[in-house]
Amino acid sequence: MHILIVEAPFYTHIAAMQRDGVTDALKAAGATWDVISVPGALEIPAAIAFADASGQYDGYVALGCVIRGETYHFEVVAGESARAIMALTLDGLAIGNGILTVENEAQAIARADKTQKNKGGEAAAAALAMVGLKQRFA
Ligand SMILES: Nc1c(NC[C@H](O)[C@H](O)[C@H](O)CO)[nH]c(=O)[nH]c1=O
Ligand SMILES: CC(=O)[C@@H](O)COP(=O)(O)O
Repeated sequence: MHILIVEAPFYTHIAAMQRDGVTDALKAAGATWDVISVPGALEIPAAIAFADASGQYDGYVALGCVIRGETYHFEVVAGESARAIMALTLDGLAIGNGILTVENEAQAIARADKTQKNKGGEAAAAALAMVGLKQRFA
C-alpha cells in the first residue's frame, strides 16, 4: 500500500507529533508513504483530490490541527475540512481523517502525542483499513 500523508502544519510542533504517530503505524503495516504540506486544514481536501488524479496513491491520511479562536472561523475550518474529506470518501477515496479540532493546545498535544491518544496512528489505521476494503470490492 502506498499512502500520501497530507499535512497542514499550522502548528508545526503539533504536526511533527502527529506525523510521528502516522509513520509508526504505516511502517508497522509495511506500507510506504509520501508527505506533502498545505497551508491549512481547509486546503487538505483539494490537495487530496489533486493527488488522487495522479493515480499514484492507494490511500490518504489527512493531518492538521484546528484550535478554536475568538471567531466563527473555527467552525468554518473544522467543519468544512471534515465535510469535504467525507465527500471525497463517498467518491471512493480511502482517507483517514487525523485533523484535530480542539479547544486549546493542551487538548491538541494529548491527541497528537503517539504515547497518549495517538490520533495520528488512529487515522493511519483507518486509511489502511479503508484501502483494504476498497481493494476487496475492486
Ligand atoms: N485557524 C486555523 C487554520 N486556518 C487557516 C485555514 O485552514 C486556511 O488555510 C485559510 O483560511 C486560507 O484558506 N488552519 C488550520 O489548519 N488550523 C487552524 O487552527
Ligand atoms: C480556527 C481558526 O481559524 C483560528 O485560528 C482563528 O482564530 P480567530 O477566530 O481568533 O481569528
